[in-house]
Amino acid sequence: MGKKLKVGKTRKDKFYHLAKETGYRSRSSFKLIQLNRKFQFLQKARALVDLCAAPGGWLQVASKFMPVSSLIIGVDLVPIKSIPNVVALTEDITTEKCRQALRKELQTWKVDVVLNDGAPNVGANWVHDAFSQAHLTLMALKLACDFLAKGGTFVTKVFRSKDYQPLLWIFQQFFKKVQATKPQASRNESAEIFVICQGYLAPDKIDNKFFDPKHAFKEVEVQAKAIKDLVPLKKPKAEGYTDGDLTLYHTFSATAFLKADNPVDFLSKANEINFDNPELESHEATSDEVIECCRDIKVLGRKELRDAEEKKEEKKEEKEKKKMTVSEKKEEEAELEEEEMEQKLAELKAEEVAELRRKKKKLLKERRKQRERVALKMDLPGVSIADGNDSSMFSLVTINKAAALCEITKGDMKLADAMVEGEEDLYFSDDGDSDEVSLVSDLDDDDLDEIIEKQKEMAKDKAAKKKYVFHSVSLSLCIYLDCLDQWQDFKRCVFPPGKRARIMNAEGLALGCQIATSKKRSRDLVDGSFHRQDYSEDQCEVPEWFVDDEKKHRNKPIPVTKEMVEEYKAKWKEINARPIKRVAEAKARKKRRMLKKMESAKKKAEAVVNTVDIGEREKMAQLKSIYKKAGLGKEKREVTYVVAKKGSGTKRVRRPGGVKGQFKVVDGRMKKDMRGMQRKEQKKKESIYIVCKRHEEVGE
Ligand SMILES: C[S@@+](CC[C@H](N)C(=O)[O-])C[C@H]1O[C@@H](n2cnc3c(N)ncnc32)[C@H](O)[C@@H]1O
Repeated sequence: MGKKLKVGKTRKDKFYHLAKETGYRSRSSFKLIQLNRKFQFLQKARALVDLCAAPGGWLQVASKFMPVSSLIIGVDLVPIKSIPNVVALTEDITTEKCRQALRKELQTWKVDVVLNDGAPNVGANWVHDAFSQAHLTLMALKLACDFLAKGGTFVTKVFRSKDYQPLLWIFQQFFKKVQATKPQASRNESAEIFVICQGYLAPDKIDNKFFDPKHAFKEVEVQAKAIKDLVPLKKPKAEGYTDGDLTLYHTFSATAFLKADNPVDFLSKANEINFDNPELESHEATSDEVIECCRDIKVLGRKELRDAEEKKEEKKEEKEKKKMTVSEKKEEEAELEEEEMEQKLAELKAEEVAELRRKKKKLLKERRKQRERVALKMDLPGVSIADGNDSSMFSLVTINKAAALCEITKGDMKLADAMVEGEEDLYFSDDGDSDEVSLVSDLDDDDLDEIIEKQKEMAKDKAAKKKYVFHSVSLSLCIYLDCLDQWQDFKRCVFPPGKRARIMNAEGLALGCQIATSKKRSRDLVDGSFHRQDYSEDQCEVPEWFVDDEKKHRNKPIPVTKEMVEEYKAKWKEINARPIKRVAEAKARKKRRMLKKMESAKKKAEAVVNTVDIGEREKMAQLKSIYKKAGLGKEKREVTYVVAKKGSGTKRVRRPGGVKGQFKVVDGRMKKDMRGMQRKEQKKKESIYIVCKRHEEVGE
């Protein structure tokens, strides 16, 4: 046979264990803790009497929650083990002796709280037990009325029996507020309930009949009848006790309750209601609270019933409200979405308008600028050559028709116009390398022939690509002059006949800069082109020697100072010293590759370090090889080469003086050969450099 499970009161529940753990003498302690949490009567109390206090759990709680140095007296039939700051009396609370003992302890003092957790020795039968308990409660009330100060609190346990309501009525005669409650720590199966009577009225005279059970309960019955009389409905049939039914504990079914004519009367007779119909139990109106109340109907007074009814109504209203709020919420969300959409649309519209305005402003600004340029004769009407972005038309590489180029250089402005307006396809390009933008306007016929020849050569040998760079100022000036003669003059002035074309040399740049930076200077330059040195070979039929001589000596000096030329030379040097785009790109690529390698080497190294299977030596070796592969190994040691002395043969050579670190003994002949080769290499480089320089000087 297995061990029988303990049920009901014999079961050791969580409060039992909690009391054991926290050191409270009884699980009842938690009932008082919970009651005090709800009604807060201990914190303000300075004196307290606990009736039926053994073993002293409530006294412990009182001592804990009441202010320090409060007066606490405990009374019980059985002795109470001493508790600090607590007076324990062993008395029967129903006796005069107990009253006197208390008087002795309290002297003239009145207490703020009287507690009663009295439970008579039960077991005879329910009726007897219920009566004893009611009697004990009445005695406790009598003591409370004796010792309570005005406004004091009386907390008592009551068993729900037929005397429960009469007791409540009596409490109400002495206290302002009477509330019944069942704390969580009180077992559901227990018929006990706690009544908290607050605001002791302290009447001058108290009729002792109130404390006489016979009178007290009779009085209440009379009172109850009087209340019933007030109900205008037909008088319920006096039922009395059912024959043979000696118990006071009645259990009814939920169906019987629902069928009852007067539910309130029905409830007053019931102690418990069982859910006989599962549908009823699972009905949405059957809340947990309803089920809990049905287990112990006596906990409910008329007030609770009314409250329950009201709660039900409230819940209904809440549900309806919720339903409303859900639909309202949906509507609100839809509205919000609409608003957001509208806002977004408005924002988009505003952005669009702003963009349009910006564009319009830019266009107007450009037009204004162009008008200004046209007014200053810097532009042709309708065409802006000052547009920095479109340099293609000034590019030699974009001109693909030599004839057109010749026409332009001869000053055919119609063609120039056409070129500008894009009517004629006057552009040609070499390899499409548009980075090197140049201008050809300032070339004479010979130069052009030469350039065309070169273009052909370049097409043949792409490796020998050369970059022709011209200054755009020249062509803009060409259009600006708008006069073939003046153009020819300027051309002769800048590039005297017989000389090779100057392709962006320092002189040309300095001159171009003069023209571009000052209107007056450019005007002066044009004016100055009408001079006595000006001549035309076509017009003058002169001997060849004369032309040659003229070419040599009849040159008008170019109005550019030596310093200016030097300055532009220096600038050119600086530009040439810069790494070209491709070199920079290659360097960046190399750097990226290195970083990538480093990253992967790092990962591999980490993996090696984290490996547990291999030893430190092996790890080091692997790490070395990883870093070596990544090109991150140790830098090569510098080795000094020492020439072996003649006749040293295979002898071990001693470290020569002044040589540090690693050194290597080499053959003298070999060293000489190496030096010779190096010299040869150097000479070759120098000769190439000189050739290049010469080419540069002649403007190739
Ligand atoms: C449930 S216990 C009280 C527990 C107590 N509140 C605590 O927390 O430890 C009920 C007590 O009432 C006491 N009692 C019953 N009849 C009494 C009486 N006539 N006078 C004094 N004490 C009585 C019992 O001796 C018993 O100790």
